[in-house]
Amino acid sequence: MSFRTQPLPPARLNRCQLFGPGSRDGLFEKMASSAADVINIDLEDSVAPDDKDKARRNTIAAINDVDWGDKTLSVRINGLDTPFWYRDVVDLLEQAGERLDQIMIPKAGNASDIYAVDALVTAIEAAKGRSKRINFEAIIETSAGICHVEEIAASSPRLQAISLGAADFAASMGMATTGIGGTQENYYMHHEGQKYWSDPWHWAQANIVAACRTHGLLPVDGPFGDFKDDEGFRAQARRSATLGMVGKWAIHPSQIALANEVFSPSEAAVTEAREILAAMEEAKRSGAGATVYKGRLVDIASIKQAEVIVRQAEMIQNK
Ligand SMILES: CC(=O)SCCNC(=O)CCNC(=O)[C@H](O)C(C)(C)COP(=O)(O)OP(=O)(O)OC[C@H]1O[C@@H](n2cnc3c(N)ncnc32)[C@H](O)[C@@H]1OP(=O)(O)O
Ligand SMILES: O=CC(=O)O
Ligand SMILES: [Mg+2]
Repeated sequence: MSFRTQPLPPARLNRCQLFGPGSRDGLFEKMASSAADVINIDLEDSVAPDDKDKARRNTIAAINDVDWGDKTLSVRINGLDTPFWYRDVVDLLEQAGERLDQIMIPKAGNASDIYAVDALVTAIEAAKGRSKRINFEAIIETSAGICHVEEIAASSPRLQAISLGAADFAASMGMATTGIGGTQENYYMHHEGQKYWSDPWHWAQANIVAACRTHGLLPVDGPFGDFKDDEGFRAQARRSATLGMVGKWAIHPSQIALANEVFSPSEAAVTEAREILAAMEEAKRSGAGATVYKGRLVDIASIKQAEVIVRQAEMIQNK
């Protein structure tokens, strides 16, 4: 065990991140009045190249004019491999007001990508006298990104969250699919005439969770493309939550309630977590480090597990 204690991630809800293209200004009020914890206005892949300038203008106007309530407000800029990203950063930082919370950096390939955006943002913040520091979130969605996920997670004090971008990730890895997240028909084991589907996103997710937890960031599951498939979304989200992710993107309003449901601990889970904490208090009073709760072992590690659930429940209660 390292002598360094594991840092806690930012204490804010991130159960659902709702995306909408910056070119569709008709969606902004609907996004603002949704039940998503985080709003991501997109300047990147949902915006056609000819619409980039318009999307940027719409986005700046929306940041300044729309009432975003208590949501975390984030804008996804274009990738560092495009001619658009620097203008996104300059215009956002020079023209958008203090309501902007976060910039999302797509296709992060290494720590230098984050450093480059950090340098530009830092210079503009100082030049313009912006009083609120802009935070970052990054997307791991390339082979380089997953190879360097730990250095990316450690790259900047601005960084708060990392998402897995299943669509670009699949493309970059050369995966034989056009699906965005979820079960992949051909990713199965075969035993005695039966197919057993496996999860091709699991290892990338687990790497992201480990890097995020090491550096005190929020690990988030990205898009699930088939927005008519509620059960598919639920299954993907439940696997992500079980692995340690705190939330998931919604690319359609129909996915918001599903994400909120999966990433909010149930009443039964919260009750059980509180009972485990009480059982461990009792054990400590009698000098024991372990005890039995409902027929199973609980010990000092169980306190930390239960605290994860109680902390999430308290954030939801205090929202
Ligand atoms: C791989 C990636 O990078 S994913 C991230 C980038 N992608 C995105 O941002 C895409 C976000 N989603 C969208 O653009 C749209 O939801 C689409 C294109 C998928 C579907 O759009 P539509 O055909 O308009 O959807 P649909 O007709 O089902 O919409 C139903 C209602 O929800 C609204 N709506 C649709 N998308 C959104 C959204 N993202 N946020 C808020 N409201 C929305 C529609 O305006 C419509 O409202 P109404 O009932 O008042 O008329
Ligand atoms: O940006 C998201 C993705 O899945 O690609
Ligand atoms: Mg992408």
